[in-house]
Amino acid sequence: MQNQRTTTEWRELDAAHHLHPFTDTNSLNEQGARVITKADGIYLYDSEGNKILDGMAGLWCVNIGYGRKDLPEVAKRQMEQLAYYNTFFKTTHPAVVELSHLLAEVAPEGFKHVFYTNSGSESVDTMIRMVRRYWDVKGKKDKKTLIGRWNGYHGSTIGGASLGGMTYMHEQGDLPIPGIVHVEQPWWYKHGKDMTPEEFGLAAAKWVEDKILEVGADKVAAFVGEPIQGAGGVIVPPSTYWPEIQRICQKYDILLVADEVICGFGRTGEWFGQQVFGFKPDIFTTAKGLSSGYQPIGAVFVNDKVATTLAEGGDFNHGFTYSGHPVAAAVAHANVKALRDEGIVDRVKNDTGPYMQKRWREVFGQFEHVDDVRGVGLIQAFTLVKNKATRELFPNFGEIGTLCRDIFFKNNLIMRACGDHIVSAPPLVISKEEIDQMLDTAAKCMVEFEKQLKERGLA
Ligand SMILES: Cc1ncc(COP(=O)(O)O)c(CNc2cccc(C(=O)O)c2)c1O
Repeated sequence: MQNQRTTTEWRELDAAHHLHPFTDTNSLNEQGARVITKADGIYLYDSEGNKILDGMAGLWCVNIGYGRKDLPEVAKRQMEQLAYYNTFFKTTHPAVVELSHLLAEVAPEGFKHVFYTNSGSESVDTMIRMVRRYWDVKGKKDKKTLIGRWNGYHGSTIGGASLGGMTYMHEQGDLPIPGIVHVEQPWWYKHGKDMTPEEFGLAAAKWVEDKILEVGADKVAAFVGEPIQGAGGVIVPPSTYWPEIQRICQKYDILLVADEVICGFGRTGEWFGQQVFGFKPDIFTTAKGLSSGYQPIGAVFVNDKVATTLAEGGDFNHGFTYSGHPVAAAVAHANVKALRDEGIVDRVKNDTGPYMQKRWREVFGQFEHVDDVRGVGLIQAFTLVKNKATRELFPNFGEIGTLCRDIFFKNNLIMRACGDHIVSAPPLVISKEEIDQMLDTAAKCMVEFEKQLKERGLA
């Protein structure tokens, strides 16, 4: 059991010993970390007894909701039975076999093989190595360049951070690594000018074709994208974008990779985001909803073409100590089985997802400085704008977003500011009544936000 300490004691020990991810340590330690002590359903509880509605499912990952009683039981039994063994040296174990079998059942048609990792970043780095190995085995050793998108997010390892298009990450670590290039993101609101979204989707896809021709198709290995860019601000591409990307990749014999770390396992109402947008990648990366965050685990799904080619190449010299970890695999199996057998994914598609999308547009569409209200399933966003009529954004993109997010936090509602995009991705078990509660609180926060904008002379 956790030691019982006061919030002050937790904070002091945390400040003395714990380096947080993506954090300005000195700034954090001036104010002290928020100490989350327990969680249930869609709610978090902190050490001060506050009840907080988690509109972000942790970090887009707690699809099944907090406080499940079955998953800890599964972990306990597995830990007692076989806490760990590796899957190197021609060994396997029942937990990873059962998970692999289940994943082949829920995956889109043509995906029967998975490779296991411990995170989304490791899934992305695994994919990079698979893609380059694929073309080596094919005898096309110059096809090594991967194309990503600016403001895309693919993790924080050297490969993932390079493939991602977050320039503030590239500056730390001299990234990107060689052989990774980027094209602009399919953000119609900013880049669409006078085009309709459908026209813009084709234009944005053409940026990929232009990049392929610039690099040389004989040197391009793959195009990689999130079906919906998550940490980049829930950029939902026009319907024409992904089918056109698929056509271009086929035309130039380039592998198509979907990064489904956020969009996977029911987030969009489909099992995977690729199914919303009607494209079939060759490889897709997952993590987050695979275990709903109850255990660290990721998985890379490869289609039959890629699986066969990798196998033809003999030893694939890549993997991790914990690839297919028994406890993580057992918990992921129970999680995915529950998402399917309890009808949670189906409910997102047919009930709570459409309800959220309707209410989200009703609530936020009414505010003067909110535009591009968007989303699908249970991933949604809007953009804070200076002038709707001209689609003018605020200067210093991100400052206004932080102001807005902090008002939500003060009201015990977690939403995420990605620049001046406000985004939300609650646990998939959120009920319609809880959606109403969440949006009622959010609406009050937005009234306060617009009041503060005026008081500060920002609008
Ligand atoms: C699409 C995508 N791909 C890869 C990763 C990396 O996963 P790991 O973190 O498990 O290595 C992600 C992760 N996405 C992520 C992770 C942490 C914070 C935030 C945020 O929005 O603030 C988003 C992601 O969203």
